[in-house]
Amino acid sequence: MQQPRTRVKICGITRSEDLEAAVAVGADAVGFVFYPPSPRAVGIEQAAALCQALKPFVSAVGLFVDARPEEIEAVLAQVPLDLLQFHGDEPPELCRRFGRRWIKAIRMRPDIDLEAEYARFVGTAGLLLDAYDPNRPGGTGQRFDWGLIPPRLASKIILAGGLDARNVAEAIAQVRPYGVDVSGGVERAKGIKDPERMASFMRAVRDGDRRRAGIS
Ligand SMILES: O=C(O)c1ccccc1NCC(=O)[C@H](O)[C@H](O)COP(=O)(O)O
Repeated sequence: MQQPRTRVKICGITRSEDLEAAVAVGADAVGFVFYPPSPRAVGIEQAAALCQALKPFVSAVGLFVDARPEEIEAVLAQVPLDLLQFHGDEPPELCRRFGRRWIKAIRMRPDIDLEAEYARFVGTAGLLLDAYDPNRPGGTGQRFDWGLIPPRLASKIILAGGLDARNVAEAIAQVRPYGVDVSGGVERAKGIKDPERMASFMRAVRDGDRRRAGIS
C-alpha cells in the first residue's frame, strides 16, 4: 500500500488571516488554545468566529490544559470543534466524557513508557508527543529525543515540539508519524503566524513524505 501523506496541524491560531493562510497552504487541521495563560489563547467567541471561516474537510482542534469539565462544555456549546486535545495531566476518564474524538498530549521525558501510555488512554485517536518543560505545559519550541518513540506506535503518533521547515522532513523520514503539529516554527511572533513560514513548512513536509517513501 502506498504510504499516505503526513497530516499537518497548525496550532495556536488566533487570527482569521492566519487561519485562511493555514488552509491555503494545505493544513489538515488548525488548533485553538483554550488555556488562558498562553500567549496564543483564544476566547470562546473569538474561536467560534474563526471556525465559521473554516473550509470543509479541515478539522478544528480545541486544546485544553487541565480545564474543568464545565469549562470544556462551555466551549463545546459554542465552538464546533472536531477534536479535543488534552495537553495537561488529564486522566483517561476525563478525556472520554465529552463524546468527541480526542487526542492526548504526552510530554516526553526519558522515563516515559509510551506503550503503557497508549494502553492507558483507551479511546484516544492518537498520541501527540511534545517536549517536556517543567515550567510550561506546551508550545515551548523545544524538541525532544525522537529515538524515544517505539516504531510500532508510529502510525498513532502526532509529532510536535520545536518543528520547523528545517527539521520536519528529517523528523518525518526518521519517525514516520501519522501527523505533525507546529506552532512556534511558523510564527513571526507568539500567536501571529507567518504565511511564508507556513508555506515553507508544508513544502518541507512533502519533502519528508518523499524521503519516507524512498523517492528523492
Ligand atoms: O501554544 C501554547 O502556548 C501552548 C500552551 C499550553 C499547552 C500547549 C500549547 N501548545 C501546544 C502546541 O501548540 C503544539 O503541541 C505545538 O506543536 C508544539 O509547539 P511548538 O514547539 O511551538 O511547535
